[in-house]
Amino acid sequence: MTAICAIGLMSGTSMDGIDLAVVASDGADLVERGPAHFVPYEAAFRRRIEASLDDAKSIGERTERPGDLAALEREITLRHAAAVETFRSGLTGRWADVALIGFHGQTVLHRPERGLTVQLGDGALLADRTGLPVVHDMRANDMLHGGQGAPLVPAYHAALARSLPPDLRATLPVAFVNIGGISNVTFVPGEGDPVAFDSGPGNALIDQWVSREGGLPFDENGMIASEGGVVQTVLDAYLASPFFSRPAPKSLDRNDFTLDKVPGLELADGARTLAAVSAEAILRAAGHMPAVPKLWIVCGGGRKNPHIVGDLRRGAERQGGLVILAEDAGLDGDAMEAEAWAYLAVRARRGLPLTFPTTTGCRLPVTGGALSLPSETSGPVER
Ligand SMILES: Nc1ncnc2c1ncn2[C@@H]1O[C@H](COP(=O)(O)OP(=O)(O)OP(=O)(O)O)[C@@H](O)[C@H]1O
Ligand SMILES: CC(=O)N[C@H]1[C@@H]2OC[C@@H](O2)[C@@H](O)[C@@H]1O[C@H](C)C(=O)O
Repeated sequence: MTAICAIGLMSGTSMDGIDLAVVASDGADLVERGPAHFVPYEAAFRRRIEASLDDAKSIGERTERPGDLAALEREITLRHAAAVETFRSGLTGRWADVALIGFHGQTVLHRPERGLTVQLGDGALLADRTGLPVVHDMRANDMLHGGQGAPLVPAYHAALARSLPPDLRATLPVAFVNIGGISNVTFVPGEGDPVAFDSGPGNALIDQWVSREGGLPFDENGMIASEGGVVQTVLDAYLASPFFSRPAPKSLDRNDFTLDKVPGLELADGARTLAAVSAEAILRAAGHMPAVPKLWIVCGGGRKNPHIVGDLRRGAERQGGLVILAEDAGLDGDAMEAEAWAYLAVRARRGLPLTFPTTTGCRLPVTGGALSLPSETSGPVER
């Protein structure tokens, strides 16, 4: 099979902006990673998305768009189209030969127990604006087949693991951990399908805490937490959630964990304690894997918080594991999810499975995604 050059687009649960990356892949083991780019959302737009989560709570059918959601979906899509145009204009050589887009959209509701997951993103509009075929809505078919609809990145983690440098490949099984708004883990065994699930809150609670108490978007490099200490009773209260003892498959909505357990803490103690919650949640995940991982590869924005990574490192060492950052494995910890959506789009076009019983609980390995082609009269259009 020949490689297809695809752009992946991710606007994650942190709601901090749009990650873009270009990947050339055959949808199987061939993965060549190209340039990446990030377009941040300004604070007011992030607040608008956050507010829309309340509108989304009343959704019964996944096509409903109450309140601000219809207007927001169009705006998010147009921002993605503009981001693609900017990104493409800087691509050269083989990377300029983009033939496909993988579009995640913005999750505003995720209720796997009701078979409901909603990502704002108009694939047809994006195809028209960019002039490229767009694969979108990649979670729905998994749910139709009994899956959680998340996480979807494990197929890509497995492909990356197969192409790790020989010294790291020798340490299989490895675990990838993505510390985004929510954290998810993928256990890649030497043989067979990956095992994956959401592991708990990542940065979302920290972001909400420092925003509410300190007016800041996030705890940059853990500087606020550096002034504080872990409040054990609060850490224990979070870890008492039945979510952590529940076996996989499992996935989370951004609002499943809230700030309800940190009342009255100092700003710094709250930030430090929530970093510990994030790390401990990941360590608890090891108990639901087929074996304790020898190597953890950390990606996502949370790897820039030294308290999360430090706690994780110390805990993993106690379990006999080693923690490295994606960059230590020659990977890009910021672009990985966007790369994954490019890879998954190629897999979808090839009819290959996006998810497996061991990653989402679907009844059988299933492909997914809807394909939108640009209409004949359209092409790249100015905003
Ligand atoms: N320098 C930094 N120091 C500390 N935290 C950071 C830093 N940079 C980013 N972050 C955190 O990472 C978050 C963004 O992470 P990321 O882009 O991986 O999340 P996401 O893709 O939106 O989420 P998800 O994976 O849940 O969909 C920010 O909201 C912030 O909390
Ligand atoms: C429903 C949804 O958007 N879930 C996200 C979220 O953010 C992290 C975690 O929860 C993961 O399950 C998923 O994203 C990643 C990229 C995934 O599907 O693999």
